Amino acid sequence: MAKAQPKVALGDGFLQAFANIPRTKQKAVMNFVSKFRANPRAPGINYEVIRNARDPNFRSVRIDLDYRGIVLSPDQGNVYILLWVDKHDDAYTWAVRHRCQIHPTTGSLQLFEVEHEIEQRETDSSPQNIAPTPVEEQNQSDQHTIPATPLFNLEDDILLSIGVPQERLALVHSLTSEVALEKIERQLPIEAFEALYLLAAGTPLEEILQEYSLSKATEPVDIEDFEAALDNPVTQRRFHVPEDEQELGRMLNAPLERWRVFLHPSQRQLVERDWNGPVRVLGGAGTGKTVVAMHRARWLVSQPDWPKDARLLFTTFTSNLALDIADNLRKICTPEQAQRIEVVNLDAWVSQFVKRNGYQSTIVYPGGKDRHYDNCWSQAMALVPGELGLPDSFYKEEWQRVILSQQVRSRRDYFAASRVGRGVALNRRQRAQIWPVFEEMREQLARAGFVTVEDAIHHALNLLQTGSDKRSYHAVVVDEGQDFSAEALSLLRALVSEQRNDLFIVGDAHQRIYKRKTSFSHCGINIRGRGRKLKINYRTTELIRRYATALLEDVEIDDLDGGIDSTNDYRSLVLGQEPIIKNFSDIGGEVQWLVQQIEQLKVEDVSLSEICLVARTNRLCEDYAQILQNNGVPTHTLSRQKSDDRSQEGVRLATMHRIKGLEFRCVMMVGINKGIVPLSVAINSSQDVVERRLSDINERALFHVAATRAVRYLYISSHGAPSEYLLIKS
Ligand SMILES: Nc1ncnc2c1ncn2[C@@H]1O[C@H](COP(=O)(O)OP(=O)(O)OP(=O)(O)O)[C@@H](O)[C@H]1O
Repeated sequence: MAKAQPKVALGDGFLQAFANIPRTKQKAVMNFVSKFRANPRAPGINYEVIRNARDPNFRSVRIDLDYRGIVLSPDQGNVYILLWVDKHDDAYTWAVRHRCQIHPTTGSLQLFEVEHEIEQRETDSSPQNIAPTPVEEQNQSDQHTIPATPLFNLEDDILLSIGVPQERLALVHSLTSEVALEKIERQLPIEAFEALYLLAAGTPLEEILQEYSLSKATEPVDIEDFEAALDNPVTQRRFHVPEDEQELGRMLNAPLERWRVFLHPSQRQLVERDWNGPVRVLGGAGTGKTVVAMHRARWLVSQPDWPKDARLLFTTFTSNLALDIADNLRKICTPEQAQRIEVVNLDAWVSQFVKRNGYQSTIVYPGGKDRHYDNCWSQAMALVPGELGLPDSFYKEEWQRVILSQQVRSRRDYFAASRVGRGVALNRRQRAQIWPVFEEMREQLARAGFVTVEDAIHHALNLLQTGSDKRSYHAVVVDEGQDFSAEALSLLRALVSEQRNDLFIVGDAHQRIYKRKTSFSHCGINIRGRGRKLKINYRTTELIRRYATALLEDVEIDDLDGGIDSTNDYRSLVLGQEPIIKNFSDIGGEVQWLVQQIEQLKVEDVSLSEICLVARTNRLCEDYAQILQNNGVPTHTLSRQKSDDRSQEGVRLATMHRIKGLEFRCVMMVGINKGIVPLSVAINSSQDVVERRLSDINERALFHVAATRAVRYLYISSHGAPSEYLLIKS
């Protein structure tokens, strides 16, 4: 009988090791891996048994004169897993220190260090040399302090259910602190370490089992069945079977971009399944919402029943994020899959759509560089009825919150419009007096050939609803769902028929910096039973996350569908260091300190392009750029239209709005002064208490967004009086 096709997988560690070898050697490894994937039993591939290896299934394979690969090659089945690559001796040392086996309870394939077992074995065999094992070491150090209480008071079967290997039970029972847990991280399989970390932080066991797809196996696990283990979602967190040569090429070309292949089980659960209608995925900053949305799009268009010629719309609020997503989708999709996905920010989509349908007007924005919108507004404001004594800010807010958002188009409409949530009450007569201002604004815009984005969206919606343009998509995936207006959400609803897998929306209202709260259900998007949340932060450290969320803790933040969302149910898995917060008497002192920090970071191997200085306004960005340059620090200001090209040298400069969606190893929030953050003109331009409160929430969200872009280091500095936000304790 013909032997089944061999299954070749790559571990995340292999890719990491591959990334670390010199470029000149990578070519040989690539050629080897390609040959190996095609036929791991090819005559030219010699499997050497590794003496001293704790894992009987480890073999070494020769790549060239110097380099060896470490492969898991079990006797049974037809599975080959590339685990590591390194120089001959280093590869062997790695192999001796690790073990890769199937967990008998969870059925996942686990990789972890066995160094401590080796030490133990050595001590066992030489009684005169009694070095303590890590467990003993910890117990010994604990003897000098208070009697140690175990960190986990859990039965063995519970520890086994979260993937702790049998041989690590004693070690886990002996732990008495989170610090001790962090120290043994590498001796545990990743999922067991994370589950213990989350348990220690107070996450309920049930939730962890659910997040990690660790529900009890219905059938007994066969610890020799490596093929079945590769299908386990927990295994897929670290091991991946490339579908074809192209996918293998994509993996090796970007070995450190783990998100491309290794989804966390909680992410995979959202991506690879049919949903019976619209899905809403919440998640704090850095929890992988964009990653999930991209994989969801790829998964949908790669299904065998995806109709020929059908299209998927992937949309976002900001244009830079749409650019990044289009780039990243190309990295995970085949050209055929990529062709089925249209990536465009919604405003641009609307503009193209209405133009194609004969609409001549150009969309203009308040505060736009061209000043078109603001000029029209000034003309309209000439009609303000002075006798009412309402401030100018009132009219702007009324225009945004009532006229545009409810598409009020006549005086009669205005009489009937809802003004719930507006601080100033108006009777019918007053509305009649005010109406001409808004009528004039539309007139001014129309005369100059302009339109607001709200009106253009409304027009697009009309075209679809009246059937004038039957454009539709087979599925719509949305990132930054929190920033879409009600009308925009209704438009998205109209773009795809109500059907299985129709809409997939990710978002986080803690990061809402443009619009006001909306509710999906009011826009015809019914997510009942299909609301989910991502809970692990991959980007920032825990201490940065805590600091960045503290500012929003007492603020009620919505869940995009009329409910409340919280910040205390997501975590980072690396503690990291506290953000550094400094105040200076003047900008000169501040910049001097920044320059010193930049120098220090360079010593720590952080390149200039991995540092981003963030300020509240464009003007401030320009000032800091100038002063840094005067101090000999090259800078590069991020533009609105282009994605950041990290090959360009220089410390990045960006406004808090521009940095949204990006991430940097080091973020320096600068000029966080009183009056600047929150921006006093943003808060005080309104005399309406409700508006002021909402503007303050937007400003807090902006601060939160900026702080959560930091991967490892967060510096916050001010000069003169510091912002009141800096006084809030994390
Ligand atoms: N499965 C994964 N494996 C490795 N890295 C991941 C994974 N998922 C996400 N990440 C990384 O975590 C970081 C945050 O991901 P992403 O931008 O998707 O989060 P987000 O929730 O959209 O963030 P935000 O809302 O703050 O913009 C990125 O660096 C991404 O590559």
